Amino acid sequence: MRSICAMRSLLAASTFHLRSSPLPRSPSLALPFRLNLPRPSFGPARSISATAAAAKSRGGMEARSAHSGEIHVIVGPMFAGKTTALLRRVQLEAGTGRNVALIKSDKDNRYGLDSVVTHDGTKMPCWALPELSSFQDKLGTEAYDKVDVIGIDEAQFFDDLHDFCCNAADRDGKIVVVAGLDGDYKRNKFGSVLDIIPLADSVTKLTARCELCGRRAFFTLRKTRETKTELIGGADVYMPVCRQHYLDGQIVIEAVQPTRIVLDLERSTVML
Ligand SMILES: Nc1ncnc2c1ncn2[C@@H]1O[C@H](COP(=O)(O)OP(=O)(O)O)[C@@H](O)[C@H]1O
Ligand SMILES: Cc1cn([C@H]2C[C@H](O)[C@@H](COP(=O)(O)O)O2)c(=O)[nH]c1=O
Ligand SMILES: [Zn+2]
Repeated sequence: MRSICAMRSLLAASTFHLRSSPLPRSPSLALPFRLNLPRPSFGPARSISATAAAAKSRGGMEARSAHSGEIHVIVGPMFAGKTTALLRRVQLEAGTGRNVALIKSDKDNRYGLDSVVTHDGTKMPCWALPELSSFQDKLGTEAYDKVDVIGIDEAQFFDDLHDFCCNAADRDGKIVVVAGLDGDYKRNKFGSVLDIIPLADSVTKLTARCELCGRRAFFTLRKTRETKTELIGGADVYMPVCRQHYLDGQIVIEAVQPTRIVLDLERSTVML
């Protein structure tokens, strides 16, 4: 199998296909042939007849792909395990013989651009792109057609998320798994992530642990007074918090002038 390099190169470095390797083994490339196994379900699966009905409602056009596409959305605050869940799903799909490709926004340069990396260091090769519309061009049509599953991380940074997901699932029959922040540090909707909920087969909202009390964390607190919406960072800039500590944290941050603040809300102190 490894000797057939021509087929391998079609799918390039970040389009991979695994037999059955659990995390954190890194993915390898292999032949893009298809096993006719039932798709593992991430949530309620959409039936082919539902897709046909959707195609009809788009003006009687038939779906172009033989497959019914799917869209699965994973949201939650930072550190909730969104990337971990995305990588697991993609590996699961690859393990059943499907060709998978992983994309992240090139704005996320935290751990280099060649991989999607979780906060605890699990990584997989990816395409780092400025916009999703460049994916098909980058891959080439032949390789794109062979991809069964597209994973998208840091989805909040892609302005063309809605159109890409729509085309990939409805027109091209791809399984699209999307991970991203539903809300920004102000708890406003972030990018277009919420706009794809009406397109989705399943939506999973994950929670983290509040860094200050250990309860479930639904929100991401920014620890600095920087106000631009997009600010790349990790635990140095953000922390997952419960509702109470989100509200307490906002009060503390607004009351303090400097740009960098260390919060110690449990002891009601703020260190500058
Ligand atoms: N407050 C935290 N600070 C740093 N790392 C954390 C924190 N909470 C959880 N983690 C680690 O982050 C991992 C989840 O990382 P990841 O899947 O990249 O999350 P997400 O994509 O939702 O930000 C957890 O398994 C844990 O090891
Ligand atoms: C809340 C918030 C986050 N960001 C940035 C910070 C990180 O670079 C990513 C989120 O990464 P993760 O994989 O979910 O941990 O988004 C931002 O730009 N603005 C925000 O308000
Ligand atoms: Zn808390």
